[in-house]
Amino acid sequence: MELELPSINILLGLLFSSYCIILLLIKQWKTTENRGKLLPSPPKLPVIGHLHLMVGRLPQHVLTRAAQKYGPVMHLQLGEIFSVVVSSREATKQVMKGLDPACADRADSIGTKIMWYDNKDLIFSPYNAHWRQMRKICVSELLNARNEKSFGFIREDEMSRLVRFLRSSAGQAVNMTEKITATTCSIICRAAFGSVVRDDEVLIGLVKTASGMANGFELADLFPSSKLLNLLCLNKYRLWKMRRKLDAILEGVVEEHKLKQSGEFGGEDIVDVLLRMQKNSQLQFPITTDTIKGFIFDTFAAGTETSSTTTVWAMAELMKNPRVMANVQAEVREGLKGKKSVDASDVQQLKYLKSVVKETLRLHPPFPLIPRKCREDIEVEGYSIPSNSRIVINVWSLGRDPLYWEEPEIFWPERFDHISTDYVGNNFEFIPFGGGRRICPGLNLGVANVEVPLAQLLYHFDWKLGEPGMSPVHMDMTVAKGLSGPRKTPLFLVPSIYIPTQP
Ligand code: HEM
Repeated sequence: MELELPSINILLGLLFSSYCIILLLIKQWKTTENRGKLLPSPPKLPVIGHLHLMVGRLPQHVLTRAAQKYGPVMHLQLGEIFSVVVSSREATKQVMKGLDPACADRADSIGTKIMWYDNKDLIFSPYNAHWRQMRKICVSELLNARNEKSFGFIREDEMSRLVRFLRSSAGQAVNMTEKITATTCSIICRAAFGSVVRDDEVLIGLVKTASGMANGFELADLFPSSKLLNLLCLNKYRLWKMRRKLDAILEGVVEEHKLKQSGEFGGEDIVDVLLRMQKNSQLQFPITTDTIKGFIFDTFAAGTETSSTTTVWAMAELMKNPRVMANVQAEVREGLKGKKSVDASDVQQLKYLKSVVKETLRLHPPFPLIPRKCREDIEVEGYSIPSNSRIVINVWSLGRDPLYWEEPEIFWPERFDHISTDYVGNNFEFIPFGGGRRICPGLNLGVANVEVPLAQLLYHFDWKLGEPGMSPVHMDMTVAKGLSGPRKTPLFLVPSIYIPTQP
């Protein structure tokens, strides 16, 4: 019997498909053989994956609860994005130490690309030669010992302004969230721009909105292959509007600095340094004006919300825990007695105050989730993770895990008396400043901007809650949405002036 032409085509088609299927099966078999354990994961929905789990709740809470069920290395499919959430000390150590630099990339987003000048800044730069150059400039030229000293003078000046204001407001309820944020903002502005910028409130607003929109949860971020969603992403247009506003402010700052160096106390401010570096022809990558603007926005974004949120949380926890408040005030008042001014070196011997700040950062890390991306296939705790996966390190749950902390929900600074935990990223259950190559370069400045203002607030004033009749146990400690985990409600407190007893 002769086969007709269509039958031959069908037969050939069948043979070809079988060949392809066999090839695919062999490939899959080989990959599974080379792969480690399969990543655990909650049940997911078609197309959106696990996105529904994140709706309306704080991501750090959702991820902590899921990790309790599915383990400390867990896969989440966020739209098209393959993500892995890491929540144990051992897994974090692997990601930040053993697998550094494979995990030193940042996950970018439409928000970071627009607001941080195509990721030409430092925070969102991919891990590459440009990042290395920027990081070197940041550590050796911007946040060096000389500049930290001049930042100290600025801090002292701004704090005496705040203390004067609080003295004049004694007996009245003051919105401490607002006051502490404004003071930290002025310190950072003067350090970065040489003066308090006229538009600092606009800048604070832009940082808040931009960081909220830069978390990679825009539809265009979650479904990058969809041109339609990219086009329909209305927030993209909102972001561009914000970028134009930001650009106008930063352009003004850069132009002013081109005309006149404006660092205070004999130093250069951060813009002066970057403009000087721009003239350096030896650099591998010329510094463009966009790089300068991106870095200024980094400094403002990373330096203000983080320290002010921590100081506000510290004051709130102290109000809620009168025993700790009494202890820390006794130490501060003894240690700073007779001092005309207070700076970072003065608070070094205040061990209990330092533990109060650590305990605050354990419970309220300003970056509850650290976003990274792996640039190659990696294995964490025996699980295979494909390259380009988004890695989310859950700092919040590490700080509250009963495996590492006794009574983790209790604000108990004494826990740091007997353990040598510090900030430099070697204790992977406590990483408020991150770890590995991308650890926060502003660590010293950030800690000083919390410890010194806190010491002064505790030295000069006694404090009562702003709402008459409210008891500390009933204080609202709810966390608001936002990158730095701020308090949901502003902290209103009533200062009364402390007059030191004469020796
Ligand atoms: C309480 C204060 C602060 C906290 C808790 C904090 C925390 C962090 C964290 C968790 C990271 C990510 C680290 C990682 O990926 O492992 C980071 C990065 C960064 N921080 Fe901070 N920070 C603070 C203050 C500051 C200050 C004052 C500055 C500078 C003025 C600063 C500048 C930066 C920069 C530029 C990066 C990006 C570094 C890179 O990707 O290479 N931070 N910070």
